[in-house]
Amino acid sequence: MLLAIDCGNTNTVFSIWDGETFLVTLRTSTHHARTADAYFTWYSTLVKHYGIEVDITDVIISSTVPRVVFNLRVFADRFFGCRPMVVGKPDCALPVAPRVDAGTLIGPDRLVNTAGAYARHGGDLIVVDFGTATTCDVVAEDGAYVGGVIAPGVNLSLEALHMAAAALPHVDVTTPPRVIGTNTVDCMQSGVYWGYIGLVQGLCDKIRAEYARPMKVIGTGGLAPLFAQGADLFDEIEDDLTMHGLTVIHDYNKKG
Ligand SMILES: Nc1ncnc2c1ncn2[C@@H]1O[C@H](COP(=O)(O)OP(=O)(O)OP(=O)(O)O)[C@@H](O)[C@H]1O
Ligand SMILES: CC(C)(CO)[C@@H](O)C(=O)NCCC(=O)O
Ligand SMILES: [K+]
Repeated sequence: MLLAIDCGNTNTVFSIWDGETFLVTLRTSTHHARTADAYFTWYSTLVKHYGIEVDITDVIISSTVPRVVFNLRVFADRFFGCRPMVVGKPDCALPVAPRVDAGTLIGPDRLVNTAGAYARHGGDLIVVDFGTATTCDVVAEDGAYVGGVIAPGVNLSLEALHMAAAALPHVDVTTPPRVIGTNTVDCMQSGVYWGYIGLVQGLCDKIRAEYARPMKVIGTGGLAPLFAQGADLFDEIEDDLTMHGLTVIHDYNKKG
């Protein structure tokens, strides 16, 4: 069975794939110093809690944080006796090669989203991922990643306001009651909520105009449903897109 690991700058997600469905999904915060033994203690406790008994034979890792890969490799080797596939490394091929400027190191999460979205929807897509950063990935007709957009993430923007302005509190992202806030918290939430809806809508319109072909927009990341409530941003929302992409890339490499 496959253990797929998606390590973002904020959160690390483990999911067990039995070939047809994800049996369980486990989430922890990302720490570069977490050891292989610490991963296993956390993993085995939760797997036991959920009553899951599986034999992990394969591990695939996508990590936007290069420093965590070492300990995750040790984890895979020590506890499952396997050499993990690491997206972005030369021994892990992509179904379709990206077309970007020479020397660009594209975030593995974006390559994985591209592979997952293409497998489900075919090409001519914009994938919008609300993670630590808010990214758009453009998937060409043939499934290649051909570029995109990196904007600050929603929570990062709220945190930046709080950090930089003495009078602004820490607030969570949510749908504000009105656009015109009548207190500080509502004003901040409005700025971020409606601001990001405008940002995503504006970017998608401009991408479509530049790309000059009809495109479908796929939303992913934990905050996609929240933003979808406020506007018609996405054709589809898929909370498991990155995980799905990991299974696609794993399959592709297994089949040679
Ligand atoms: N209604 C909500 N309000 C606030 N936060 C939310 C809400 N729904 C989901 N989230 C948060 O959104 C985040 C989405 O997780 P996701 O994996 O998409 O990105 P991330 O973990 O923040 O970023 P990265 O993948 O870059 O580490 C989670 O941290 C989750 O706590
Ligand atoms: C943009 C993020 C932080 C989004 O997770 C990640 O994909 C990343 O670190 N990318 C590297 C640069 C790039 O994708 O072009
Ligand atoms: K993510």
